Amino acid sequence: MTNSDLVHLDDRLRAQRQSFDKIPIIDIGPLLDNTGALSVAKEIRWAFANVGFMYAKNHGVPAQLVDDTFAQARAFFKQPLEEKMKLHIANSGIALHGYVEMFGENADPTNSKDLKECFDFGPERPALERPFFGPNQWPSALLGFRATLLAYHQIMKDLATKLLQGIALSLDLPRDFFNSKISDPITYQRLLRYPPQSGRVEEKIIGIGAHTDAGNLTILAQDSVGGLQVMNREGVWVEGVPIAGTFVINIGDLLQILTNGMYLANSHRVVNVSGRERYSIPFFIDANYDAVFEPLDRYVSPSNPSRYLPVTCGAHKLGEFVRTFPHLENVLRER
Ligand SMILES: O=C(O)CCC(=O)C(=O)O
Ligand SMILES: [Fe+2]
Repeated sequence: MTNSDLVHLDDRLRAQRQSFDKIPIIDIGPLLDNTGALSVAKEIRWAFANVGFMYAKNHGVPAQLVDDTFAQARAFFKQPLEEKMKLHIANSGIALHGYVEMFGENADPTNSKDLKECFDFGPERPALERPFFGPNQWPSALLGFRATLLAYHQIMKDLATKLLQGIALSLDLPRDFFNSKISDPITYQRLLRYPPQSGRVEEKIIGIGAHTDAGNLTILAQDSVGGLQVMNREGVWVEGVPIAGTFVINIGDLLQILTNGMYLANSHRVVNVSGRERYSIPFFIDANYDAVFEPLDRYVSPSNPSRYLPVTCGAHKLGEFVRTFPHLENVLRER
């Protein structure tokens, strides 16, 4: 988030936050089966107020589906560059679905170029409707690719909906608080491949530059390679080590805005010096395109004034994409 209209308090100046040296692991089973939703909500509250990240275990997503999705990602990226470029994201205009080559998106463009390639898609729409809502581009040669990815996307959407219920409870809001905001949400599914770096590795080229996620919630599956880093309150990068069978969950700018900064959309990046290729599969749930996010009254007081102007989900997300996707300037000019 770099909206110049917002207050830019360095979060490390906020004394009440606790620092961390590990990202908490939370068993979300009791939230999903409703045997202990409030105790899970309490753990979620600590995690998002202090770390902005958590691992979710006992999430109910079949390991086979996760494995199949990683296998499809490997098959996709193994194709020749010219095959992948046929599905380039620029073909989709403002739907922003397709292939992104190395350095084609840079999450922290003033400091780093991203040494990664991606494949991005969203909910299936027959025609272009508005930013993030339009047709996907599927590789015709890969058997089972579309079906596997759409199944994964749907299960992520269901899980995210339940996690947002837990987040509502964690904020003492009605469990269904987010429902009206996510009746037709922007969701974005990404496959990522990070080649290993060797020799002198400097910030100007890393896997993905330091950033916060723009939306509500991110659910990340990562392989066993490692390289994700999350900043703690002392400005130290803490590794989000791979933990088998878990997802890494983090909140994005919209939840930070809603809570007037009480919940933290934390800065993270990837540096892959493992000597191996790293694959990860983040799912992003934002909100309805026109849903407005601004600090809830309960988080605003004379001693804690509002730090954020109201934003719509779609405008905020598109703004972030314009900042990070160099090709998008041309797309928008041609509209
Ligand atoms: O690959 C990862 O572990 C993180 C990816 C990420 O931060 C993103 O796509 O926003
Ligand atoms: Fe991210």
